[in-house]
Amino acid sequence: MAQFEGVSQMSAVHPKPVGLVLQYGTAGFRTNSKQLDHVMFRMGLLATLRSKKTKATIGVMVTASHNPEEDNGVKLVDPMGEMVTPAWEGYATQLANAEQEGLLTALKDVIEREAISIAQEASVFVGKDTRPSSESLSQAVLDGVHALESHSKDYGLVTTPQLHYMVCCQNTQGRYGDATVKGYYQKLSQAFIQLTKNVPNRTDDQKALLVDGANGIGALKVCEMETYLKKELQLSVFNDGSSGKLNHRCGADYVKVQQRAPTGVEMSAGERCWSYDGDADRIVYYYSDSAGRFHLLDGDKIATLISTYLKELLTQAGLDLQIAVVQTAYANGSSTHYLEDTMKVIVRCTKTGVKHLHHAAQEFDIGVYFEANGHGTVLFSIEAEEKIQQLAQDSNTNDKRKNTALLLQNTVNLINQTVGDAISDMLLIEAVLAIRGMTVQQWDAIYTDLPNRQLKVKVADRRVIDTTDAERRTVGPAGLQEAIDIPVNKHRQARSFVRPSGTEDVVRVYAEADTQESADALAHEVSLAVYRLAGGVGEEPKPL
Ligand SMILES: CC(=O)N[C@H]1[C@@H](OP(=O)(O)O)O[C@H](CO)[C@@H](O)[C@@H]1O
Ligand SMILES: [Mg+2]
Repeated sequence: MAQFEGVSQMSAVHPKPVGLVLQYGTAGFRTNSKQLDHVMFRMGLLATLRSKKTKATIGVMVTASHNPEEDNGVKLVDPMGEMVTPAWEGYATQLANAEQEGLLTALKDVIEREAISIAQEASVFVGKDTRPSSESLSQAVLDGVHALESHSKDYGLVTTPQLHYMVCCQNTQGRYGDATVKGYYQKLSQAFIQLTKNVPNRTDDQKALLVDGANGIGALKVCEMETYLKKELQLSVFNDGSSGKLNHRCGADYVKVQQRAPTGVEMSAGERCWSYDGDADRIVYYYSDSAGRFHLLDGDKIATLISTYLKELLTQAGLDLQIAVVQTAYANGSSTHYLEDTMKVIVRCTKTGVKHLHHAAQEFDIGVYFEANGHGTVLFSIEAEEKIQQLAQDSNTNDKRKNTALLLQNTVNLINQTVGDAISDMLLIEAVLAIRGMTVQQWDAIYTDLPNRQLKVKVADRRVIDTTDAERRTVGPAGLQEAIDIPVNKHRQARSFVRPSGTEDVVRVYAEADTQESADALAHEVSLAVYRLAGGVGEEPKPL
């Protein structure tokens, strides 16, 4: 067929280095950008097949998020704006690893197994982050899309959640919003302005915020959005990419893991600051107190604030909707206790990776999901949205309930339900703080985090680590879980687990305990166990 000839010709322009093997990981393919040209081309092909299969628009985002600037990556977006379904992650891996001469066979295999009608029209949306390599890599994606004669729309520089949003808007024929960047700004800013307009006495101080853009796409986009916010928020954007390097000593991942403020931000005591990550799908919040102590409000604190707010609104509105919070093993133990024991909401724990949390959150009327690192959002079921809408329109409802329903409605509009979104999450938290008349200190004091530590251990092959129970325990290699249990039992309020990273070639170690010294010691002891029992390479882990 003519289309396959086109694929053959174009694939020769994007050849695969012989023997290179890559895997579709926690959030797509991710590695040094020099190794990715053929992967991008092939993901353009695969997205086209996925589009033919689903008869809907599919998204392809070129980014490596919080990874260093030299890296790049690609993730596929399914029709409702969610991460691509797991079976197709398998196809992605097969296609990426097929040697040059086997590509057509691999492609035809997917077509056959999924019974795809090749004559079906296709449409693919493409976006990219600000990495220097993203330009040519997104062109490689487009080459793949065009080789199979699919329609394409290149959104150019957008945040990951913006691309997810566009895909959802397109496939819901505009019901979710207008599939343009302007439409996105309008929908979110209107919702924010509606939510905050009746808040009494919001001072300029309460509207002022510092933003660390990680020298990435989030900085660009939040600046673009500012005019739509009509001074209801006043942002000072740092690390805007004009001089610094992407994610280098800044951004949400740096702040969360290092538990310190980023470089490049002029932050005085009490000033409130947000950090985005490299593709603006994660966010963390922080401030320094007058004694110079750094306070981090991570994804767990964000989930707690949002679920408290929503639960209160549901009670006020008299709406009987079930609300749950979905976390991963990295959630601070204090947050889980608070949510379960004090707030009495359902808490679920899933494996790391947004796709797992998203899936679990879909099982509830309202599912709030956040990874501790600040990646998350809120999902409302169709029934929940309908009930909220009915109440907002019901002429027999009293004013108070109706106003609450309107607040809920605008809250729904402010949230990007397709995926975690730094800009949307930032606006939501600022609105919630304003509506509840709460300072960041009061929010911070809801519960106290257990001191914790995250470390990385290099091993020869991280796949030897096998986990169970949402990654909270290991079942391989033999003896590792026992070697973790022994030091855990020596510390107070202690918990520790290890898992192979899905985005870096390392094993991650997490530990928490009643003091920072204990958490650090425990993390070190567990790192040593990993090093010794799971084939550590390089130098033995040293105490912190
Ligand atoms: C401990 C941690 O923060 N892990 C991150 C990181 O995954 P790893 O599989 O741990 O490398 O990147 C993922 C993609 O951004 C994110 O979903 C996840 O939470
Ligand atoms: Mg990211």
